Amino acid sequence: MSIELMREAEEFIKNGYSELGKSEQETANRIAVVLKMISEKGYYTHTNEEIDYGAKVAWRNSNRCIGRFFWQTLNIIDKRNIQSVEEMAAALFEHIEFATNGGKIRPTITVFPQSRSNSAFRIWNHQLIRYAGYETEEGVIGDTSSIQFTKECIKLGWEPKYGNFDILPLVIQYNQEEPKVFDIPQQLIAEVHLEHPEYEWFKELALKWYAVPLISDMKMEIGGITYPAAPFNGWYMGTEIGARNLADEERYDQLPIIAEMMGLNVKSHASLWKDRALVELNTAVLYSFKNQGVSIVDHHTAAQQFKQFELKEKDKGREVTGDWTWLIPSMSPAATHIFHQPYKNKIKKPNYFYQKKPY
Ligand code: HEM
Ligand SMILES: N/C(=N/c1cccc(CO[C@@H]2CCNC2)c1)c1cccs1
Repeated sequence: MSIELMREAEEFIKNGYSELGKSEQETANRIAVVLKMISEKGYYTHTNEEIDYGAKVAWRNSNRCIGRFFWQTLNIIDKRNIQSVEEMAAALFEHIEFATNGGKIRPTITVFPQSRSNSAFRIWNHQLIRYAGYETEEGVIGDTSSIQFTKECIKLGWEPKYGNFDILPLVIQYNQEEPKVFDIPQQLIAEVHLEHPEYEWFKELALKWYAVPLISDMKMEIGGITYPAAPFNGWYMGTEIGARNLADEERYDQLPIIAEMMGLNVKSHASLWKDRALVELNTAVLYSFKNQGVSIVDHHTAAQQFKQFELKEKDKGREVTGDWTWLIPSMSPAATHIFHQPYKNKIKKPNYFYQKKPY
């Protein structure tokens, strides 16, 4: 309903132009142009500056993100002019290469065309780079989180390899057309092989993880306009890989084997064998990423950076909102300040949101 769009647009321009230090006159002029366009066409187009500011503030408003200290350093790649899924695939390869940057990861977002009443581009992947998951009679292979999407890829003609670390293809759809499948050139994929600073046997586990976490299934909302394809990346916090992806029983379930190799008493919970195995797996993750020159942050440093973010926001007169249940790290949460203070989970816009799955 364009009344709602007009309200959101006016609020975004007012807040944004004032934060950007623009004059009342320039703000009023822009609002008039935007409202006129909405009344004539039912939508409006953001300027480059509005997109840049909107994407950064959407990150600043992401209540579940512990990494928000760096919100102003977001790199924006404007691909609102692409016209085919093939162009989109090429742009996604560019994003992966630019963001990876030889390991010195650059937080980046690529903005694809805004949704219109009759058209939208969608990326089916949850993350651009992710491992396949397979359910077989003998049990699960690979990343169980990917089982459903892997099935879709196979339905669309992708050749399964039934390995534990098979990189999935890109699946891109225009409107209701048949989605297209694109293999990512393997030279674009940076991965870190896991080793431990003391345990020589750790590398025998043949564990690895991809370098760049690149969320591609959320929509970005700015001033009432929706961008259904706006993939963004940061760098990993070590616990995401070491305390969840490789540790969860229903994911790669590595704690029992690590504890066995460490000679721990896995028969008694009270030996805290799971906790000891967790510490060493997370030590290996942080050590390997650093050793192989790939950006990563430990959860203590990340919490400290988040504290700086809180102080800076207060200094700017903005209240910091957050989702405590996600902000606390999945390992030693009470060893960070976050655990010991409350956060209001008030939803501010611009922001990133979940959207209906396209499959
Ligand atoms: C620069 C390094 C960054 C780090 C270390 C970081 C860290 C994290 C972590 C650990 C989570 C929780 C993920 C989970 O528990 O599964 C998270 C959530 C989130 N982050 Fe960040 N982040 C970073 C950059 C970014 C960027 C660049 C954006 C967007 C422009 C962003 C937007 C979000 C959003 C929207 C969520 C919530 C996702 C959901 O609700 O599923 N983050 N972040
Ligand atoms: N380090 C990161 N971690 C995540 C950030 C957002 C989402 C996720 C994955 O969320 C999944 C859905 C719920 N937990 C896993 C991971 C980043 C990804 C993109 C920019 S930073």
